[in-house]
Amino acid sequence: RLLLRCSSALPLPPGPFNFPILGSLPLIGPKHHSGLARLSRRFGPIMYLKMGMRNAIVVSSPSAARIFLKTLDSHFSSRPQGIISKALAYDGRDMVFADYGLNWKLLRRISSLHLLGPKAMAGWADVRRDEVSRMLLSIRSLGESHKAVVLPNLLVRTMANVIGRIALSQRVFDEEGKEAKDFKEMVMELLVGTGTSNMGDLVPALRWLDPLGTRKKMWRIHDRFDVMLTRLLAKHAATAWERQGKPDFLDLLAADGAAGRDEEHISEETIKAFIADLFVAGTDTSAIVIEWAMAEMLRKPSILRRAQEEIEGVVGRHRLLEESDIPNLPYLQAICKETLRLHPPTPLSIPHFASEPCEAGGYRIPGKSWLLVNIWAIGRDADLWTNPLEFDPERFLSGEMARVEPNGSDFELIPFGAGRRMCAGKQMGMVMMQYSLGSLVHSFDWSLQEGAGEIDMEERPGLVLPKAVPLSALATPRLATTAYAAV
Ligand code: HEM
Repeated sequence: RLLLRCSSALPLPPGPFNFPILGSLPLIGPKHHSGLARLSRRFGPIMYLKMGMRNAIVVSSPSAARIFLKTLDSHFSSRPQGIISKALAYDGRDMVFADYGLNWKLLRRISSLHLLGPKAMAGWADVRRDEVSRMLLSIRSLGESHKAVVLPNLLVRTMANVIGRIALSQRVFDEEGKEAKDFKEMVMELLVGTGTSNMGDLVPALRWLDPLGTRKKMWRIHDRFDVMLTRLLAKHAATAWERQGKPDFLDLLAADGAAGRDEEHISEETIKAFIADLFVAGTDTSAIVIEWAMAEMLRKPSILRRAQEEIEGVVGRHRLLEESDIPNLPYLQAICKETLRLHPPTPLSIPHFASEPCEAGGYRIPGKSWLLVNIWAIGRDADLWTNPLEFDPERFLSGEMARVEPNGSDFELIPFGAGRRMCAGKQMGMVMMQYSLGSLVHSFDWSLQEGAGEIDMEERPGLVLPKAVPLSALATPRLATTAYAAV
């Protein structure tokens, strides 16, 4: 209570010059995560600036992140409303972009119970095994015909099929992959054009003028998504009899919603919004981080070899990796943490919002402020990390940082955020990352195509941060043939 009392005598946090209308945007540049990291080195870990005409607090150190995501967590638990919550999330009826309130609490509770919590996750292990095995078979047949594997496309297909099967008992994409590629492009367009870069959200006067066509584009994507979701839901309803006695998540969500109190009623739009959330929040994030890990290892083959040796020591060459092997693979776990440190898929997290003013860290925080947590900057801070730009999994095996876990309590590494809005799919993201990456590394030798040159490590900025150039590589099977056939 004391903390929330806000004295107007307190100063605003330090920050750069704000131009009329555009605020600090011209100083930040097009890559918001790195532009803001540069400014915070000058102005400090709690920074105030205007993104367009919006108040923004940018947080760039573990102790500052702790203040906002732990001490003041309940105060900053909403989301700013903008085109993405309108177009994608059916006007904030989903979980990711919803204001903090009853609908959000209900979705969070039900999804933890039936879909994303540890017990629910254990129940879907066979689905993950089947989809990862199918991915490995696709890669093996590409390898046999000496064709390069475009990793992000395959990974997105795998993630989307896992989510499709556990949420609505449907494989969303077939092995041909054409639809998966279109879907990936749709999700990418959505995530790259939003976040902190949509001018209509930052400068309200531009919303109707829509100078970059973002608004129109978002609604076009909404329509395409809606067609896909309507088709999936219709098929789900038509096959209800097949699931008698073995309900999937959507059956349980509908049942819980129907049994809820009046104010907890789950509408069809909420269902669509939440299924869209799962596909958008759950497919690209996991795929991006695995692609970055593979890119880093292809640049440093000694790390790839050491990971292969570790897995081979536990699994051998006569069977595929299982999720249950992961606790015995500390080097693989360290590679995953190191990738999340250097390449967090959502570099500025997802913006939080506080409508009321408050006091934080000795500063006055104005009302209606966006909160941006620069996860990317914290992961690359030279005061925290030795040789921060070097990909070195070893740092998580011995030394001071070996204790750090990405679970929301060690603020040096918060790729999933922290506090009550922390990633609802953290466990699934972690498991899919460790299991898929471990399987790729164990099952194949990887090399670049002849004449490919250096791997381009450029980032493509947006709400998520994928590789600008999709990673394409040659895979040579390294396990006994029967291991793949045992799918
Ligand atoms: C490596 C993979 C992933 C990473 C790094 C990641 C990261 C994040 C981050 C940073 C947030 C925002 C936290 C905040 O606002 O403080 C978030 C939110 C969310 N994520 Fe993830 N995520 C991943 C995978 C997944 C998966 C697999 C799912 C589900 C299938 C998922 C579902 C969600 C949802 C529903 C939210 C919104 C939570 C809320 O607003 O209450 N994520 N994620």
